[in-house]
Amino acid sequence: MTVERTKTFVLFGATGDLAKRMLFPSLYNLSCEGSLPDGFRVIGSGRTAMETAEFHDKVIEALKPTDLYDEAKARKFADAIEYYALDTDKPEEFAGLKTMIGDAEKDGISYYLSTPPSVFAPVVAGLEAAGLTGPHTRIAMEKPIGHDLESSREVNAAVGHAFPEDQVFRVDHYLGKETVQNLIVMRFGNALFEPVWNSRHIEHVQITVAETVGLEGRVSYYDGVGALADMVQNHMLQLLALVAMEPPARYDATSVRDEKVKVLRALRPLDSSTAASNSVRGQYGSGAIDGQPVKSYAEELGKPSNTETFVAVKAFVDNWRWQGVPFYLRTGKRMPAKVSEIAIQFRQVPHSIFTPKRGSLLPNTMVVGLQPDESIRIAMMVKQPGLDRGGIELDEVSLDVSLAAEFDKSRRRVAYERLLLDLIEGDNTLFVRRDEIEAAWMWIDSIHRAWEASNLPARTYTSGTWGPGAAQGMIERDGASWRD
Ligand SMILES: NC(=O)C1=CN([C@@H]2O[C@H](COP(=O)(O)OP(=O)(O)OC[C@H]3O[C@@H](n4cnc5c(N)ncnc54)[C@H](OP(=O)(O)O)[C@@H]3O)[C@@H](O)[C@H]2O)C=CC1
Ligand SMILES: O=C1O[C@H](COP(=O)(O)O)[C@@H](O)[C@H](O)[C@H]1O
Repeated sequence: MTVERTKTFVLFGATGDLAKRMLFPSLYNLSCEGSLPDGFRVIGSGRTAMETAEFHDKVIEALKPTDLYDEAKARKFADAIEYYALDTDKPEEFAGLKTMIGDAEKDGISYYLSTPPSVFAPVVAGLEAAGLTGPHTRIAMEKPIGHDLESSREVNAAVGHAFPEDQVFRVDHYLGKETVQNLIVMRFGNALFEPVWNSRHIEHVQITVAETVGLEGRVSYYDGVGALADMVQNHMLQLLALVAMEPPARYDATSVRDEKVKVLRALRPLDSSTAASNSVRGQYGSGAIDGQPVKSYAEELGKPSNTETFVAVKAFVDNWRWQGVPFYLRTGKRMPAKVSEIAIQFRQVPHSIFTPKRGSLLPNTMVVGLQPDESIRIAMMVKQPGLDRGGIELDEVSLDVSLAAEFDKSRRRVAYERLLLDLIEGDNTLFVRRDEIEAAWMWIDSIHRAWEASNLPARTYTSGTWGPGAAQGMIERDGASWRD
């Protein structure tokens, strides 16, 4: 029988950016709340050789911005972390890691790969060769898993050689966000929405993930990858799958992921005849964000590039429920605001009985805000108060659920806290299964191929705007518009 809660946590990539910004702060928050198992042990591993004390100081620095920061608690947490320098180019170094780990496997080990993806397979091979894999171990991996279907299969096969699928936890941090989980509860915890959740009542769906940041020192990773692979392949397709999936029979890893993968497999591929009408690529030029001038992507990169920092795609899910309903996906860097939301645009009522004196009858919209506000808002029609002589006065008002206001939480939880705890506790419902990743890549590959075949350019957009004009054109041709 496998252990329920793993007591040892080994973080590869412990000297990296993600560990500093997200993983150590999240582990610290969990430890402050008493959520970690008794005797929980953290081993950090990076390639750089350094004294353990120096590593502890780095961890303390990483914890300072957290809401729960307390000098004594942070010191205690950091000082308990062991550090082991290991370079996967020197597989013999896994022997030292094994010595450090000792017989901890019997109480369960979670490995977390927060390294460049090229290091995933060598780490897994090193762990396997050192006898550090087994039924009480789990492995979590950051994105991206490969850069196309073929390479993702290679990574999955290498990992699968040492870890059966139920011990593999592919991270998509959007699934750790509160409102993303709330989407499941909203859809399947209320009787209200299911009857209208289909092409008969929904005209289109918009999913926007807009960022104000630019390259942020991730030049070597981002250039050549672009927004489609960086954001759509994972986060945005996971959101789409949650919106579009059929009701799972249970809230468990198999049922939920079985339904999501059906949606991903039903995505209609793009080809060279639809690439230009159903997708737009963009790259930010110079401009201003929050009143501050910012450089263009090419200036930040130091050379011209055809990589897209913005993408808009009109997607279709070819099944009975969603036939003919466009899912407009849009993501970009250097946009006017950091905002992620899903908007469900309902159809107009079949027949209007009103001849309004003022205002017009607008179709309902439901907006699920993921960030910065965690909210659910439904725009609906009401009558304006008054005697309404000469015709009724219509107005649109909003039914608002602000999760922050509703649940007076003293702090906003980092998405990684939830995911790390689920990994430690062995619940992979909020992690991505191998077939999901591969189905997503299959669709993304069709777009990359279509772009290549049709030579689709990355159109320049001014930083601080909502992307190239062509993205407006794409949706406006269908009689809709983006919610800016
Ligand atoms: N940073 C972010 O915001 C996000 C990152 N990710 C993903 O998370 C992962 C980590 O990203 P990030 O922290 O930014 O990357 P960094 O480049 O900042 O860190 C990489 C880490 O991997 C270690 N490493 C690199 N090569 C080797 C090797 N051959 N053997 C052993 N260790 C090695 C580095 O050690 P050392 O520094 O000591 O050389 C470092 O600890 C990537 O897969 C990335 O795509 C996903 C979403 C967001
Ligand atoms: O995975 C990634 O996500 C971030 C955006 O995450 P968010 O939680 O801040 O919305 C993005 O900046 C990065 O390019 C991408 O790799």
